[in-house]
Parts: sequence; C-alpha cells; structure tokens
Amino acid sequence: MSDEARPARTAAVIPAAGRGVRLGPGAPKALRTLGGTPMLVHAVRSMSASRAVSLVVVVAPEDGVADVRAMLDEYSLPERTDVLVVPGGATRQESVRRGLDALPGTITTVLVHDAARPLVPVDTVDAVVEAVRDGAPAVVPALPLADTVKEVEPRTDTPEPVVATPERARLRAVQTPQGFDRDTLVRAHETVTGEVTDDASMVERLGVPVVAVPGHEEAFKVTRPLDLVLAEAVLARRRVNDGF
Ligand SMILES: Nc1ccn([C@@H]2O[C@H](COP(=O)(O)OP(=O)(O)OP(=O)(O)O)[C@@H](O)[C@H]2O)c(=O)n1
Ligand SMILES: C[C@](O)(CO)[C@H](O)COP(=O)(O)O
Repeated sequence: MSDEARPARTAAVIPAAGRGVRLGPGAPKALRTLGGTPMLVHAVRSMSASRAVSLVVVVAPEDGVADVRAMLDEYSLPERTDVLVVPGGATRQESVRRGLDALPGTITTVLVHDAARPLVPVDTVDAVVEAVRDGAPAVVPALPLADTVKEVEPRTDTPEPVVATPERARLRAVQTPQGFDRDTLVRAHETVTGEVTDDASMVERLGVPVVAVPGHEEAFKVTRPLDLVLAEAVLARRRVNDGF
C-alpha cells in the first residue's frame, strides 16, 4: 500500500522508566498515586481519551515490566485502546527509542507523552494529533512564560553571572504529548546523538521544521514535591466539576 493510501493510525509512547529523583524518596515516580490512582494510569487514560489513539506503549523501568503490566490490569482503561508494556533504558531518550521499536508497522503518527504529565486534557492531545495529520512532521504543545528568563554562566558556587536576557515574548515552555510523523521521529532517534531533553529537539537537529500549538496549564510536569500538591488540587477540582 502506498503511504497516501495508508490509513492514519496513531500510537502514544509513554516513557515511564524514570526514578523521579527530584520528587524525593519513594516508589518510581510513574507509580506514585494522585487521588489514589497511579500517575501512570492517569497518563494512559489521558492518551486513550483521544479517539485518535489506538495503541499506547508504556515504557516501564527495566526490571519492572511485569509489575507495571499487573498494575495496569487492575484499572479500567478504554477497551478500544491496546496497551503494551516494554522495558525502558537509562535515559528518557533511550526509553523513548525502545518504545518506538515496539510499534507495529501500521502506525503512522506517534505521540510521545511523559508519564509525569498525568493530567493533560484530551483537547490538547487532539490538537497535537490534528496538526500532525494536517502535515506537520513535528508538533509541540507550548505555553508562553510568566517569568523573565536569564541566561547565566553556570557555576557550582553562587552568585552566577547573568550573561543575557532572551526576549520573553519569543520563548515558550514546551510540554507533551509531542506529536510526530513516525518515520521522521524514528530517523531522528537513529541519527541524532548527544543529550537532549525532548524529542522535538532531535527532529530540529535533522533540519526538519517543528511547530508549536497551544499547550495547557494542566499539562504541567510533576517534577518536584510542590507539583504533587498542585496535581492533587487539579484532580479534586475536576471531581467537584464532574460531580463525583
Ligand atoms: N531513563 C528514563 C528517564 C525518564 N523517563 C521518563 O521520562 C519522563 C520525563 O522525565 P522526568 O520528569 O525527568 O522523570 P524522571 O527522570 O523520573 O525524574 P528525575 O529527573 O527527577 O529523576 C518521565 O515520565 C520519566 O518516567 C524514562 O522513561 N526513562
Ligand atoms: C519532554 C519535556 O517534558 C518537555 O518539557 C521535558 O523536556 C522533560 O524533561 P525532564 O528533565 O526529562 O523531566
């Protein structure tokens, strides 16, 4: 079948193999609970809430695949979405690559979504998918910044010299899910080396254009303890609004 004739099928890869060092001691971050439910379950539900997503690939800690599979099986997830669990690697980049390796040949669009962003609304997921299906090879959800940003000369001791103040209006804080034409993302993971902090920057290094669509405040990343407080508050507000 030619590429044009291939129906668009979308999968989400969820890297969930991190330890969550910045969150402090405890279980791996993706398994910590929010409103009594593991963060990873929230993240899988966020992806499968999109009718476009037919497959979710969860990338678990290397020694935790069976435990993560068993944990996911305890929760109700939409039946029309398949969920695979594969082992992750030492870095986020390596974990995403392992998730990509598990995709069947029928998938044409890939979302990469942090387990650590459990509360992303479905409208944001759909906006990213739509932009890829409309022809963008790489799409990021992004928000303007509230703080002024300074570039510094990093030092282990303080104070650090400030070397520049980038124009804030041109800056965006980038979230996930990031959406990609599958072949473009696979090529990026095969060819780009060196440390990166997101997948879109790998695609940028190929010289392929990346576009930003509006992100959402509730798609924030649970990184530090205070983020857990905010996530619990967002969930509690949703439960009140939904009448639970
Ligand atoms: N080797 C790794 C490292 C990170 N991740 C995943 O990448 C996402 C974003 O990473 P981050 O928020 O930095 O999570 P951690 O690496 O767990 O956090 P920390 O850096 O505080 O340890 C998370 O869902 C995390 O599980 C992963 O799958 N494999
Ligand atoms: C991919 C990401 O969530 C985009 O903001 C972010 O770069 C991940 O960074 P982390 O340091 O691995 O949490």
